[in-house]
Amino acid sequence: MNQIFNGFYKKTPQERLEILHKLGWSKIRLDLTDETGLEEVQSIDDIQLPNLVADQMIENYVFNYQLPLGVAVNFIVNDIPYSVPMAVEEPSVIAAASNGAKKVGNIKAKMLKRETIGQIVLPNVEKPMLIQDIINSNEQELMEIAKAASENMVKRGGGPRKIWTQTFEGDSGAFVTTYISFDPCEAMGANALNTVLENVAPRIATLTDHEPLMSILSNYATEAIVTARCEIPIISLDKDAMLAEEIAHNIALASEYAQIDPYRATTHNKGIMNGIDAVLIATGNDWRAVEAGVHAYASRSGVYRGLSKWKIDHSTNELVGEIELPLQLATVGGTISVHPTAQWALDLLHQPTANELAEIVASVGLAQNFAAIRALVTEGIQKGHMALQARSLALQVGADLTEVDEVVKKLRESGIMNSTKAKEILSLLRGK
Ligand SMILES: CC(C)(COP(=O)([O-])OP(=O)([O-])OC[C@H]1O[C@@H](n2cnc3c(N)ncnc32)[C@H](O)[C@@H]1OP(=O)([O-])[O-])[C@@H](O)C(=O)NCCC(=O)NCCSC(=O)C[C@@](C)(O)CC(=O)[O-]
Ligand SMILES: NC(=O)C1=CN([C@@H]2O[C@H](COP(=O)(O)OP(=O)(O)OC[C@H]3O[C@@H](n4cnc5c(N)ncnc54)[C@H](OP(=O)(O)O)[C@@H]3O)[C@@H](O)[C@H]2O)C=CC1
Repeated sequence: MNQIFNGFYKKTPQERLEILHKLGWSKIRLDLTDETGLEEVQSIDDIQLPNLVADQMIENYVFNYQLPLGVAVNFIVNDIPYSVPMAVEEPSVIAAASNGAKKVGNIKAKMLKRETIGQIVLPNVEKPMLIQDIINSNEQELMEIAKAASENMVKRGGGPRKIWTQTFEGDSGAFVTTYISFDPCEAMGANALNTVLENVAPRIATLTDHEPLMSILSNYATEAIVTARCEIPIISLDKDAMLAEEIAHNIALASEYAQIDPYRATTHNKGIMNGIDAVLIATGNDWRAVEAGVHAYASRSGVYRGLSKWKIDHSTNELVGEIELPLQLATVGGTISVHPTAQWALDLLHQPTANELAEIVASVGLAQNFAAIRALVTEGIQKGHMALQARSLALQVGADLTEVDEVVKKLRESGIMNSTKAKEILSLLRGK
């Protein structure tokens, strides 16, 4: 673990950037008169989204909504150290990710495969088996149409991989769906695959004499599964060996419970998504797509379950954490290439491939989850979370920047974290 990150959070934003710059992980150097830095040096202004670009990105644009961007430290994924960019509005998320990463150590992550799945749906099918047979027996021709519609992806080594069919019985009758799996290379592949589907659909209509209801990719990304695993020596969980055993045992129990009670599983997974969404936003990825896929995956057994599992390995005396989830991420396409902050974020991650990015993101989810459940089964969430929330509370009740530190200090001393207490402290401070 790089000692340089000890107490990173106690530094000023300028000092943090200087550390990242000196490590060669960030192209931003605040003192642009210094000639000793990297060749490509940017100022913070260079990584803000220009209004003119933003106006091209969405419709009816008026101005930019800003989120704070921070860096979670201490991550080691597949033996490589990372500082992870996170855009998030919630206090304590980045602290928890850094804390979790420091405690879990090297995380071994693997993207098993990376394909996007799309669907062409035929409704009101009277003879579904016959229609499935027609589509299946013309698979070769449909595959050629799909390849022709994604010529550049095919040239890059990606493109359509497989075509298959399935029948679903609905209230209105049978639906026959043609699935196409697609390797989008470094892109997420939504637009690329939708183009393929809309090119294949008319041929299916002609072959089957049925008009497709829709042609669209699925965000249930079961062919883009990532796993991450960490092994924590139980002894490292606390200076007191007995307490360390108890913490490990209780983390394993919390994990078991998240597999059986959907009320708990949902919050368990929210904790995981705290970290994941923040990295997705920072890197310009489609977090709605990932959210939809992840929660569908959490329900794949018919019961909504926790995405991670923690178990004690008695043979090694380790607490072993594992996470498995679908992550169809991208390092190009969408708005990633035009959003300067997303480009900076990818630089900070050493310009990963889409597979590597998914491995980093799954690791963030695992470390984030560890920090949250460790806090839950030890001192409780409020001590760490609310201590950091105090700053938001102070701002919320109208403290100005010269008053925030004092209000936070007094809130922590009082042990009461609510707006009434914060208002009272602020009034006293102002001599009212
Ligand atoms: C809050 C901490 C980190 C304090 O944790 P601590 O034990 O006081 O930390 P520490 O002093 O031992 O420091 C360990 C490392 O944590 C980091 N760290 C420590 N403090 C800071 C800080 N201020 N700012 C930035 N980083 C910080 C930092 O990297 C530090 O290393 P060092 O720099 O000393 O070498 C801990 O209590 C924690 O991890 N809590 C979990 C908080 C959390 O999960 N928040 C998310 C919001 S709650 C929620 O939405 C989800 C949830 C909880 O419901 C999910 C679920 O139920 O499963
Ligand atoms: N349900 C959903 O989730 C939906 C999501 N979306 C949105 O679609 C967007 C993502 O679609 P996607 O198709 O990924 O993005 P794009 O439509 O931007 O397509 C990828 C682009 O990247 C280019 N490219 C350059 N290098 C590479 C490379 N190495 N690998 C792959 N592509 C490369 C491609 O070039 P070339 O043209 O030469 O192939 C193409 O122009 C996101 O904005 C998402 O929000 C849209 C519809 C539905």
